[in-house]
Amino acid sequence: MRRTKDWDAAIRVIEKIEKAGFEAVIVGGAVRDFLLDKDVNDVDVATSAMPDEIKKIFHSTVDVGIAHGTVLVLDEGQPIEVTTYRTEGIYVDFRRPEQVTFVKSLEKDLERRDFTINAMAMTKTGELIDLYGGRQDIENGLIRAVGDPNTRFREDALRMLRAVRFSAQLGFTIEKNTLSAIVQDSELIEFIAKERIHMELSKMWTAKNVYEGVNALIVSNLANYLIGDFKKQLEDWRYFTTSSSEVGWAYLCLLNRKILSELINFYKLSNKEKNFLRNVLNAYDAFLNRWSELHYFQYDLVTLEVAYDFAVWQKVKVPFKKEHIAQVKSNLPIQSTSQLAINGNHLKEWTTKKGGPWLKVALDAAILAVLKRHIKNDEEHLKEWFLHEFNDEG
Ligand SMILES: Nc1ccn([C@@H]2O[C@H](COP(=O)(O)OP(=O)(O)OP(=O)(O)O)[C@@H](O)[C@H]2O)c(=O)n1
Repeated sequence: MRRTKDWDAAIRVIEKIEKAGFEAVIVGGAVRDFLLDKDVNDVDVATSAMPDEIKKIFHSTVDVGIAHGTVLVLDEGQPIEVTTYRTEGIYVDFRRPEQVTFVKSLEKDLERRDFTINAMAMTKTGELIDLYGGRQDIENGLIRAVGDPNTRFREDALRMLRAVRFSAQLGFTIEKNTLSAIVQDSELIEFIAKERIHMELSKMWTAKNVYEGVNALIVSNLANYLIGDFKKQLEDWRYFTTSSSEVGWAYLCLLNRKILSELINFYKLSNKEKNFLRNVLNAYDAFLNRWSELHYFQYDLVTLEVAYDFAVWQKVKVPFKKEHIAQVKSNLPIQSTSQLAINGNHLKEWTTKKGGPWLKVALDAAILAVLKRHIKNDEEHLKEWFLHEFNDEG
């Protein structure tokens, strides 16, 4: 691992806490990612100090989750979350528990964590504290619950989906007993807030092995309590990779078009995700009838490429290679409305007509004429064209 700014800031935070007479270590995902030789960006610190004590040690802190023992320390340049050793509060229903119990030892804190790979700690000198065989499980590519899996999932049922997500991100297998416990407890996922489910699946879409995740949803029985047919075109997910979770949501929706509004509501898709989805759907439908210059102009490259890729999934005969899309798009005479040599003010100057909806109609017509290379994109030619086409009309 290259030493990241976050890691260095966490070490400085630990030094200060230790100087004040308390214990502090790096915990959770940061240690896992360190052992996986990944860059670590979110470095969490666990400590024996109580939140009040942390606030005395550092000048600049934010109470981000004081009831859960978490204080955000800002002193060291990078914000670092510092959490007092604690046990897990139980997610009884959709809400996070209001209170958790603070404990004295790191051992107890690690014991309540979800998976062995996430239940390790590291001291500031790099000594690994690994009480549950996390390092071995990383070597063997296994996601294994700490202690009794059912207990872990009943503390927080989202962990079942986290297991699925980690299997997609890391390409790891969910260990046998852990998987059986998920199958047994799968229905508990219904008690989890949809926003949390949304976050996990969003992480799954951008994972390296999306297929592993989708398959794990099926074998773990979790898919039965979610919306969407995850078995549909299961094998095709093997070739799916994206750096944007919106693309994953768009695929799930495209595969389940008959229940589109149910999906959107269930997973609480954001406006941005919905817009992207709507564009992909329209671009895909348009693709089936051949894209015109206007489509290449109207949709951004990602939208067009996703629509194209999905057409390939649907075994639609594609008349050109994917690279062609970027070529056509970059060769368009204009890339955006702002590049048109004229705007509404020009049109108003050239006519005695008052402003109104006709302005947009005329500008759209001008864009189309320029895109189709019927007119040059300069003021003179556009004026001539406009006076000929529009000025006489009512
Ligand atoms: N439902 C959860 C969520 C988190 N954790 C513990 O809290 C740590 C930090 O959680 P979080 O930041 O949500 O996830 P990471 O494991 O760091 O992974 P990522 O950053 O990839 O989400 C985890 O490593 C794990 O030890 C847990 O036990 N149960």
